[in-house]
This record gives sequence, C-alpha cells and structure tokens, in this order.
Amino acid sequence: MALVEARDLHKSYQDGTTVVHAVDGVSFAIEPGSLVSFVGPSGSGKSTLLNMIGCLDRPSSGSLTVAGQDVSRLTPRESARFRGQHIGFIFQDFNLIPILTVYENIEYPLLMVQNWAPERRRRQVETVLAAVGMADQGHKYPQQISGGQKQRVAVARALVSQAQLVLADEPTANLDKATALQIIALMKRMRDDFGTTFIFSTHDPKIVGTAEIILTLEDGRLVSAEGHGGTP
Ligand SMILES: Nc1ncnc2c1ncn2[C@@H]1O[C@H](COP(=O)(O)OP(=O)(O)OP(=O)(O)O)[C@@H](O)[C@H]1O
Repeated sequence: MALVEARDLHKSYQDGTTVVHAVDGVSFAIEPGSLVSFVGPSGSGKSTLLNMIGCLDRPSSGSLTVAGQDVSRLTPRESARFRGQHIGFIFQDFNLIPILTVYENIEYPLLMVQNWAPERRRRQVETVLAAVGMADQGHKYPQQISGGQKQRVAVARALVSQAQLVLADEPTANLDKATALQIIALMKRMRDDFGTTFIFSTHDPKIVGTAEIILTLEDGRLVSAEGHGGTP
C-alpha cells in the first residue's frame, strides 16, 4: 500500500480578487521507503504540497491519504496528533532551538509527544546522534556547529520519534553544494537503515539527481514523474 496517495488534489488561495491555484489537480502515489523529490521553479506549488502532506494545510478538494489515514478532513487537533505520531520535519533554516544543546534539541520531540521512560529516551537519542555522525557533539549548542552539522541534527530530530515519513522543504538551500550532497546522502542512508520515507523539495538541479523518484511541478501541475514508485 502506498504511504502517500494523492488523487486530483487541489489547493487554491484567494489573493485579493484573484484565485491562485497553487496545486491544481495533482495525483501521485509514494511507496514506503522511497526517497522522493518534488522539483520545479519558484511558485510551482512544492511547499503547498509538502504542507498538505504534512497536515499543516488542508486541500481545497481531492483526496490525500498518508499512512492509511485520509488527512484531508482532519481537525487541527487531529492533525497535530497525526503529525506527532507519523511525520518528521526538516527545514531549510534548520529550526534548532538555540538555548538547547544538540542532545536536548533531538530529545525535544520525545518530551513533547512521546511518553517514553528516561532510559529509553536516552538510548534513542544516542542512537540517532550516532546515526547522523554527531555522537561526540551532543553537548554543543547550535551556534557552535556548522550549517551542515545543524542539518544533521535536524535529520536526527526528525527521526527520533521513529516517524515513517520525513518531509524536508528545501533542506539544502542554506548549504554549499558539497554539504548539500552529504545531507542528501545522509537521508538516503537513514532510509536504508531505518526504512524511513523521505520527501523533499528543491529547485537545485545539482541536488535533484540524487533522489530516486523525481516529481516535477509546473504551475501547480505534475508534469513528470521519473524513477520507480512515483505514478502520475
Ligand atoms: N498562503 C498563501 N496565500 C496566497 N497565495 C499563496 C499562499 N501560499 C502559496 N501561495 C501561492 O501559491 C503558489 C505556489 O506557492 P508555493 O510556495 O507552494 O511554491 P514553491 O514551489 O514552494 O515555491 P518556492 O520554491 O519559491 O518555495 C505561488 O503562486 C504562491 O504565491
């Protein structure tokens, strides 16, 4: 069964007197364990789509199923609960909490949404810290580490709750090319090790080639799906 399935998905915004069709009749299916990138020019609808998959925004029409749940009609409270259980997020500006250490930033989602005993929490934080190659950096604060290291921490934080799906909106936008490629390679390795599905968006053609499934958007429409598992 597909982990994410969209059928004739639409999202429109009212902008003054005009209606913007940000996502305009998009259908696709993403299998578990995929590494998928939405690509397309600025304004093509990538963030809008990721926001709907992440239950941060609701479709105007069409159906959207994530992990077997129709998410198109969830209330804000149900959406928050669903996100906590199933979805991790990575942002282009890392979004780490500056007054918390690397270790505490990663532990934070477990404290917020999971009722785990302290020892289980410690083991899980240490597992993901090691998985992203930051085992010896847990005591540092975000301002003491590089951009690439910050994004590694963000990947660890997205994985710590054992989310099935991680959404990353332009995760490499603030990184140089070499670091960007390392972060994409890291996501791929995390997919291999933990079976997590990663969906990211990018405009950067240098990064695009590293995804296994590339879904290209133009003006809110899906114009091509390349690779295995993405069916338009
Ligand atoms: N809240 C909103 N209100 C009005 N229009 C919006 C809103 N959010 C997005 N849009 C419009 O919807 C379209 C798609 O925007 P979106 O942010 O999804 O594109 P994108 O592909 O992610 O762009 P970028 O690569 O620049 O982030 C754009 O025309 C944008 O101006």
